[in-house]
Amino acid sequence: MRHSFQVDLRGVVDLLSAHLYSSPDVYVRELVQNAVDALAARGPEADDRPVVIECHERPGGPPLLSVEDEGVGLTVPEVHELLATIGSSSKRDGLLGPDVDYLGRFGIGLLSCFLVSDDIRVVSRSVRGGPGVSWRGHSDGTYELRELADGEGRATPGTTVWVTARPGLEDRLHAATVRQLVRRYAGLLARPILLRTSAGEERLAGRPLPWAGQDTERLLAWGEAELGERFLDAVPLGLPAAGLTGVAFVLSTSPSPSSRQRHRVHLKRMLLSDAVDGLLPDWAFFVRVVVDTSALQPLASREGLYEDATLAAVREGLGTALRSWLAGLADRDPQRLQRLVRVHALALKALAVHDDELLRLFAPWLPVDTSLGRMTLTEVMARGPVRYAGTAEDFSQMAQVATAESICLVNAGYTYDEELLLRLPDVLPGVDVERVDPEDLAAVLRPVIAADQAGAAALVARCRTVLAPFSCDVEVREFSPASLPSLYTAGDGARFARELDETRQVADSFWGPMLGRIAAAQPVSREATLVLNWRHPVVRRLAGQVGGDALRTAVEVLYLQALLLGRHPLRGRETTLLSGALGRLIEGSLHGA
Ligand SMILES: Nc1ncnc2c1ncn2[C@@H]1O[C@H](COP(=O)(O)OP(=O)(O)OP(=O)(O)O)[C@@H](O)[C@H]1O
Repeated sequence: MRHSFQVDLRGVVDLLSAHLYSSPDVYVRELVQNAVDALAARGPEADDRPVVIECHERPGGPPLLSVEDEGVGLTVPEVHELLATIGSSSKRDGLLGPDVDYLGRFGIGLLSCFLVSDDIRVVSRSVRGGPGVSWRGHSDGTYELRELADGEGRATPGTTVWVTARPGLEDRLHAATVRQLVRRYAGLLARPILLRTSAGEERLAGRPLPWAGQDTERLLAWGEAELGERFLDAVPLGLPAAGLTGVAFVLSTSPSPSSRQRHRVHLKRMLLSDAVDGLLPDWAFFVRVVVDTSALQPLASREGLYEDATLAAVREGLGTALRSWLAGLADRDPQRLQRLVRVHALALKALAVHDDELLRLFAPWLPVDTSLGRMTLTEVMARGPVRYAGTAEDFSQMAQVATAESICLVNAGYTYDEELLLRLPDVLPGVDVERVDPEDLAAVLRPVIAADQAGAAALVARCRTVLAPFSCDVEVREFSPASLPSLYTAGDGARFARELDETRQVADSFWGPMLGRIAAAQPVSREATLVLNWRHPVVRRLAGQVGGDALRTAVEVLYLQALLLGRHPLRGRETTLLSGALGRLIEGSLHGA
């Protein structure tokens, strides 16, 4: 024998209230939705009929709310089948009227009334004839159904739903709350809603979409009033294939790229949620949208969107729309674009990395850090080839000299900067981009003049002996500032060797031997160089008649000073060197005193 599942209504209501809906307030949405669907099913004759909501505040009794429509209504068998069966919906099966675009489909919406009430009454008369019907459902899972006698209940087709507030939740049914909830959930509906309270009758909804045909300033004012935030720009959106219209607001402050914007989505003009995630591509984290669409499917909770191919297509369509708006802005309103680039540089860089067209458009405005201060790429390109340091450490090593030499060096140590710079020649023909490493910097420093070369070469030879134990080469060049006597440059290999050395000195017995083996496997690196500045008087003096001990002390101090200026931590051997050299310096000065 076959049996049917039995459903414990109390359990279902608990499930809805605890897990499906985030708030009991959704009952207003579900009731309005059912009324609108019933009116839609009735066809053109009901086009101008409103939904009527009435708040009945009864002294001494719990507040009562009624929602009334002149829609298709229900017959007695339909009430048995639809109202008394959880999950049964006339809209999904086309029973209520085929070819109508309904808001509901799951057959559970009415149950949400049990979130605020223990007692729901539905009085209906079907447009298809037959007697009127009264159905009374209780939150314990029981219901009563009664055929109405002639003259009882509604005289004309339609439905009225009565909801009595549950003790403790009276405020959810008070006029002020109901007004606010109707505005929130159903404020954009094309069909008017009449709200009757003890204060009188008020017409809500029934207007064109607030963003239709508005200029930017009005959209911005509306966005500020609705979302409580002043935006940088407002972009009208339209995807006819998805029945989507709306507006994208550009945030006036930069959000974290990992943060997700929460979008306000209306489905067929009824609010789905104002915290919908995943409607835009990830890169569009700098906009917040308000849209209305007819093509997307809600989750059963109606608080999120069902992830399907349509949603993926909408996401892509909105991404394309935003991109082409950005592209158009460059021509239309460069000043606005500049403001936008300033606030959202990181997002735009993330975009431009994968998009040649955007890179071509934005490159001129993209801001970068350089040795001469913050500049746009246009300013950098105007100075000749674009030279950049690939890491923040390289930049900090070279910035001092680059600044003094008026070399514009870009710090590409930030996310996306190097990738963008390397792609510049692809989109802007004629632009040269070159990475500069600290060791290359030595090459762009000027060689000493011919007359001084012999003296400089002799000094180099003597200094190399002093610094040989530190795997550091020596060169003599001329560079600015003249007050900087020496410069330590090191490529990646030399830097790695330094770090390894340093770690070995602090590593315990477990790691020590392993680090030793790694060090042994590294070829001896000569990438590190101490560049002495021929313009500095001390360096010149060292090239003269200087005794071996004095020269050693001076070169050691110059080496240590260059390391510290380049922010390289001193290794164990260098710390010993520091105390030794300082000690000798002090002794020497006391001796002379
Ligand atoms: N005001 C109304 N007039 C006519 N029929 C109604 C009305 N309210 C509810 N019904 C009928 O009761 C059924 C169940 O309603 P319910 O709100 O539970 O689900 P639904 O609207 O079909 O789907 P959803 O769960 O997505 O809202 C509806 O499909 C509809 O046939």
